[in-house]
Amino acid sequence: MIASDKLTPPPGAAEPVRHPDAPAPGQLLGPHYDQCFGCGGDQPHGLHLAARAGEGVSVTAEFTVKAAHQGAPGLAHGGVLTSALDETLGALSWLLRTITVTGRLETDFLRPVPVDTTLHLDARVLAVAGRKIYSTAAGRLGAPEGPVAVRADALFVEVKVDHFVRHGRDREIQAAMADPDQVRRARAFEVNP
Ligand SMILES: CCCCCCCCCC(=O)SCCNC(=O)CCNC(=O)[C@H](O)C(C)(C)COP(=O)(O)OP(=O)(O)OC[C@H]1O[C@@H](n2cnc3c(N)ncnc32)[C@H](O)[C@@H]1OP(=O)(O)O
Repeated sequence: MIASDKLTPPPGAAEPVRHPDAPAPGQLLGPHYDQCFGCGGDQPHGLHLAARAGEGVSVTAEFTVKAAHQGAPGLAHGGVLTSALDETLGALSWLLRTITVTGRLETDFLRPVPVDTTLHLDARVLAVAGRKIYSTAAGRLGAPEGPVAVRADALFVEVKVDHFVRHGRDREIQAAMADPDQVRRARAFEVNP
């Protein structure tokens, strides 16, 4: 399986650099936003995915497929699995200390994923070219060394915090800016030199 041209790092792309203040390997990263569909603890409809910092510029995460995530009887919906990959890839931002959003995401579905399965995900940054972050992720069935069920290649694009202020619905932006925990999480990314 080969990523499309848009997901192939251009000549001259740099090796990713782990930020000196990145969370230590093994550290639980916690949600970047409590209402996030992927990781938010206060999001009743969410995946409640929990990610940890890995070595280098990598993360691991776990996501257990619930009955609410079905597409076919007893099997996870493909879009939900893509969301889990997207969130895991997004968590790489904590290692770079850069705010990023998904620009492009290509998913391969290799095996069906039954309800109640815990998907063990891992993601790493492959290369960086200016604002463009090239990364890859996989989700394995039942164990960190289990068979690969889904994988993805992605291009994330660095943005400033204004991106969310400019585009987000006012009600949620005002609530986030009034929440000291949320402001602290956003600031953690702004110290990037
Ligand atoms: C707090 C940190 C943790 C965050 C975790 C989040 C986890 C979940 C992640 C998500 O789901 S984020 C939500 C889904 N994504 C979005 O809503 C992004 C919507 N798209 C945009 O806002 C803009 O299109 C984007 C910021 C991605 C880019 O717009 P810009 O005007 O800033 O930049 P531009 O269009 O010039 O693109 C910058 C470079 O990226 C390239 N690019 C952008 N989109 C691309 C694409 N889709 N495919 C290929 N290349 C792309 C583009 O060609 C260009 O390359 P060059 O610098 O070489 O010219």
